[in-house]
Amino acid sequence: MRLLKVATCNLNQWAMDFECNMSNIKASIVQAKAAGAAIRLGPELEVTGYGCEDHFLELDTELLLGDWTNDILCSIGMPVIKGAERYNCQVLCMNKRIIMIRPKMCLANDGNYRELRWFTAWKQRGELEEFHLPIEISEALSQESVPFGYGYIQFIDTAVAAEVCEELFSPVPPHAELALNGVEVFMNASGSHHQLRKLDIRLNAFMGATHARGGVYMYSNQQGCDGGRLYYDGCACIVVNGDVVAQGSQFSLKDVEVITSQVDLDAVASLRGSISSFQEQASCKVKVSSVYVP
Ligand SMILES: NC(=O)CC[C@H](N)C(=O)O
Repeated sequence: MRLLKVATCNLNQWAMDFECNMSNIKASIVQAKAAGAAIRLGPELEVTGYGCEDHFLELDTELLLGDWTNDILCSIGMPVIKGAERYNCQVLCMNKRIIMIRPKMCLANDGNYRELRWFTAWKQRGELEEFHLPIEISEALSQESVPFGYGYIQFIDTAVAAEVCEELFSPVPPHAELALNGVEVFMNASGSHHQLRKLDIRLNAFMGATHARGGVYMYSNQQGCDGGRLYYDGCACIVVNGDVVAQGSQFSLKDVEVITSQVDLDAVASLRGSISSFQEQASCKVKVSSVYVP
């Protein structure tokens, strides 16, 4: 058995309230570690809050130093400027290092969403690029650069990838080809507002993503209002091979709610091994880049 404990959360982040957001992020990491989790996933743009609107055009941020990421992979949502473009990213950190930065590839830009006003979508699907960290970060971490782009993290015993909110709902979601590349754990960071019946759509998407191809699907969402006109309804969730194994609350008043689950990755391998069409497509997959973490 390959047992893995994973943690995801609902966080009540506020646009521009860096202090409060940082304290919620820290509290969720502490709770995830206390539960013995090896992965902690937070919501989309959790450092700034999702609904910053034109404040995304400003350049403030926070630096999280210390042993927060010791022995735990943390997926942290924040904007990142690369060259001249601003991306909506998941920064994947572990043991005081940034392992990779995964920019969102399919922005939410319909209904209430206007992400294209502040961000550009990452469209390169080839090799990961080298991103030189800003000087204050590279000095603090003693790390000069980090792989940036579409890819996954290959550990000795499993592979893990980010899929950012809207990407799951897009016509060709990344998890399909990532699964064929051997990714077993998907981390979906979201900033998804409440709409009647939307939870049903979300759950069906998580279950559908992992029912026919196996996998552990982690979902994290913002919770509450963040200063704009939208209400985000949490509902962090963990799904394994099409079954919901843990679910957070929907209309909670808590600032931080962490849910965890111990999952058996062999159940994912076993399901994949039993689906002939999965095996056939995996044998001629389009290769996705990865970062190896021993
Ligand atoms: N932030 C997003 O990408 C939102 C996407 C999606 N339409 C949702 O509401 O969940």
